[in-house]
Amino acid sequence: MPTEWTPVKTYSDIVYEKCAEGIAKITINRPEKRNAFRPETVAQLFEAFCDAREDQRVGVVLLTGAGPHADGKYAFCAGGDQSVRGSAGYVGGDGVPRLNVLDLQKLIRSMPKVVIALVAGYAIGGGHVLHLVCDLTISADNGVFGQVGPRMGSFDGGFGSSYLARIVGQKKAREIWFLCRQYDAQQALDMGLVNAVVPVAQLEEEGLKWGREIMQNSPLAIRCLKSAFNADVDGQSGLQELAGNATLLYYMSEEAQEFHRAQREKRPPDAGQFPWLP
Ligand SMILES: CC(C)(COP(=O)(O)OP(=O)(O)OC[C@H]1O[C@@H](n2cnc3c(N)ncnc32)[C@H](O)[C@@H]1OP(=O)(O)O)[C@@H](O)C(=O)NCCC(=O)NCCSC(=O)CCC(=O)c1ccccc1C(=O)O
Repeated sequence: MPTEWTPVKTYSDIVYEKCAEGIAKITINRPEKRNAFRPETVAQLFEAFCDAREDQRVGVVLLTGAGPHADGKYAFCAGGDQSVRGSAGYVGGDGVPRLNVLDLQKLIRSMPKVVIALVAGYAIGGGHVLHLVCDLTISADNGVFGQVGPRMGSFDGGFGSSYLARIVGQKKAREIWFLCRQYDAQQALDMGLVNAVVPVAQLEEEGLKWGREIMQNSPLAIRCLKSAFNADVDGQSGLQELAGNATLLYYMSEEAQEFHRAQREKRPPDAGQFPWLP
């Protein structure tokens, strides 16, 4: 039975849907621009990801690009829309220049849900960084990966370079940025940049299969694991995420609830009932 997707809200630049199995799907919908993002695209992606983060039924988010375009080509995302790039960032309909994709990268990395990039065709420039910051990437056999900044006047010195180096190693990351080559899906798999490669017609089904498997597992365990993986590379903000989960688990304990109740009831807490575990 094909999965039934229910639209959440209508947007100009993205399609946002959910299915009954706790999986959300966010599709960048600008195929005529190889799904390049403008400020409005990023704002809409941010809103959809926030909704998925808040929805307690959702455990997995699939991020993908609409396609193929009329010319038959596929794209996950070709990065920032160069036709609206001004001297201080990408200029939206409101005339304000922004680099708001950085907020989106942080949200994808920190939200306590599993984000899976489904890449068909080009994942280039800022579009490559978008798949990179997702927890997992499944590529179609036509996936094309690469950075272009030094060829066209841009660079991502944040997750786009340092996190890339954590994933593929320093030498390979420098090669990717300094030479601006394109890599096919098999090369991406070989360097650990993607988790799996499947025929393009099976991309969504494979993403759903992985999503369904994840949905069988413990939400709290996966939440803590995601923040632990981030803590290893994200410095103090990574520790903040991990520690936030420790606080969440503590709040959920009988012990924290007794101490909270005691404060509210203006009485001493019954500390004796709680063990000092070894
Ligand atoms: C992706 C390509 C390799 C595909 O090539 P091809 O299949 O031959 O297609 P084309 O004929 O080139 O393109 C078809 C059509 O799409 C338009 N298009 C493609 N990409 C873009 C784009 N990025 N912006 C705008 N338009 C795009 C193209 O113009 C064609 O339209 P026509 O009307 O027919 O002309 C190839 O398309 C390609 O190389 N694209 C450009 C890739 C690129 O330069 N991307 C931007 C890199 S910089 C970036 O992503 C910003 C990073 C970022 O956001 C950031 C990071 C860190 C800190 C700050 C920031 C920040 O916010 O700036």
